[in-house]
Amino acid sequence: MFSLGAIKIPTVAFLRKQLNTTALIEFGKYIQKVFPAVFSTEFIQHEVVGEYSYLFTVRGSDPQLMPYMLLAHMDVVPASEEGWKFPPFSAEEDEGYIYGRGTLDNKNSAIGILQALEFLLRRNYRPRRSFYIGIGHDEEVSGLDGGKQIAMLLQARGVKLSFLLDEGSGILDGVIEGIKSPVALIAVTEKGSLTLNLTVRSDPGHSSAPPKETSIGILAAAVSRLEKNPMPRLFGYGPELMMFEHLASEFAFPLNIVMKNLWLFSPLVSRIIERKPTGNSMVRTTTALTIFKAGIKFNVIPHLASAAVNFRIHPAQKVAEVLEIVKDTIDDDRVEITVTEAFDPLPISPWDDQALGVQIFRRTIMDVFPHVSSIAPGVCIGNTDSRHFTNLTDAIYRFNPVVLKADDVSRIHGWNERISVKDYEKQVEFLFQLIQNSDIDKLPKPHLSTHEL
Ligand SMILES: CCCCCCCC/C=C\CCCCCCCC(=O)N[C@@H](CC(C)C)C(=O)O
Ligand SMILES: [Zn+2]
Ligand SMILES: [Zn+2]
Repeated sequence: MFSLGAIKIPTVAFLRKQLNTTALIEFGKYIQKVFPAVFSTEFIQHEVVGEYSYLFTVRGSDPQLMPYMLLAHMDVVPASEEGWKFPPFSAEEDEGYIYGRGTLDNKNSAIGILQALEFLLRRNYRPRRSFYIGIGHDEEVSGLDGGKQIAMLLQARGVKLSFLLDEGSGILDGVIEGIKSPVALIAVTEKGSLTLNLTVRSDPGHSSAPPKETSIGILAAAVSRLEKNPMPRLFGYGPELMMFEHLASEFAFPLNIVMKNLWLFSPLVSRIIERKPTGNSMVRTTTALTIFKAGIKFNVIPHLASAAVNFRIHPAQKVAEVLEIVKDTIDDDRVEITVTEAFDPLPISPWDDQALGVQIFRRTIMDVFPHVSSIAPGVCIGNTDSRHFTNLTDAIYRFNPVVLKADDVSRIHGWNERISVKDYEKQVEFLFQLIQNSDIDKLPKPHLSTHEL
């Protein structure tokens, strides 16, 4: 059963230096109380990193086996009191669901991992393969003080990982149009990100005698041009090609033929997929206007107008290319463009018969979710703490073992975030199995089944 107390602790991250530190400390105390075996077992070391994050080192019995890592975070995005069926930190249960901020993102993983380990320890289990558990405290505001510090600590200790598993994708049931059965998407990369600040300055003055153009008008026109001119379609140039090829047999005729021949049909397919926001995020670098500020009084022409625009960069593009397109699209020297943050899409993790992590996930998914009809490589459309771990392994995977239905995706960071009791139990079962399945020292034989790889 989900430790409901974890959801009740409002570990909200507003900005990098604006965290609810009281709640973060309480969360640390809470996990010590509810997972006594994890905190007292002789072969498990726990450390607090960056003041609030946790790093667990679980020493396996066979030091020859290269360790792996499970990553999650305890912080959550803010939640308004309105719009929710139940208050976001009440952990209310209703018709088999637990409601609350963090139930999908990402206390389900943080608590789920520790719960699975606690169960194993109570059965006197000791793993053969060592592993690390990282529970970050600031993922929602960059991960620089939590996840990144854990990565740097491990790097300083010379640790190399055989694979790493974080949040960022899931088992999609009815999310991809045309696919009826649930499919597990394990993200092998995540999109890059670029945030720009746009500023326009013009002479202030009385609203009774306005100039032809004001800072607000100039800026509004610039951001509107960005919105009306989406970034180029790149569908088929990144790992989403692999994803749809793997999923081809899930589509009914004639779409299955279309998906098997994306070299020919990708222009057509991308025009269909891009109609929905999640589909559009697979097709191109997305453009999101997120902040717009100007003016202080109805009869004062403001001197300054500013806006923030956030781009999520398609795996086949780089920051520099996006920036060039933005400048060409705005095409107005009065708009000052400054980069607030930028990073390229993450490297693509291996997806082949030699990829230990993939084989272990595949086997565990088939054990725990037998109704899943395909397992395919995907792309994480947001960013995760795992991006700070690229110096420790090239095998980074993003997959939350939870079934997401069409309306669940918008609950993440939205209203009425919830997880069913059954789905949470499945998540713990997955992690319980995964830890044991990771003890193999060589790859399992290819499985004869209809599951895709
Ligand atoms: C053809 C359609 C495929 C659609 C796939 C959609 C799958 C959606 C499934 C899960 C959504 C996962 C959301 C990704 C996690 C993002 C976590 C997050 O919000 N991170 C922040 C980090 C930032 C550095 C503060 C972010 O803004 O990305
Ligand atoms: Zn998250
Ligand atoms: Zn999040």
